[in-house]
Amino acid sequence: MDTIDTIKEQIESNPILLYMKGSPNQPQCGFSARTVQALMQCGERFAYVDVLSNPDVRTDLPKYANWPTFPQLWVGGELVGGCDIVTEMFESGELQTLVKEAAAAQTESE
Ligand SMILES: N[C@@H](CCC(=O)N[C@@H](CS)C(=O)NCC(=O)O)C(=O)O
Ligand code: FES
Repeated sequence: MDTIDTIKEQIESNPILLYMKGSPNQPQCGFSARTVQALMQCGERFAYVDVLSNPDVRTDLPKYANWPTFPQLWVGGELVGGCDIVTEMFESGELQTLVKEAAAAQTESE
């Protein structure tokens, strides 16, 4: 499977998905750390891909997403944004709503 197919599958099969540097417990960059903090505070399960251990994804996702940097939060198959956007949405309360709706939609479809 080529990398773009892998990326598509990851995005389609995980309603809340964070592409980040490092892991939620050991982020390897401040931008990823801040983003994962906000996401964890929403209290829902989420998937993640460490782009440092997946260099092909690190190379190809920015082209596919038309978004140059990491982290990238994807919810419901759509790119939400990076650290700045996620932080703003967390502070306004929008992130919690978005993430909870995505998690609820997932539970219904199971
Ligand atoms: N303003 C960005 C900051 C993220 C950023 O600048 N990421 C850089 C450094 S970690 C990046 O991903 N560069 C491309 C790369 O490392 O592959 C955001 O809101 O997410
Ligand atoms: S790894 Fe250097 S700024 Fe993210």
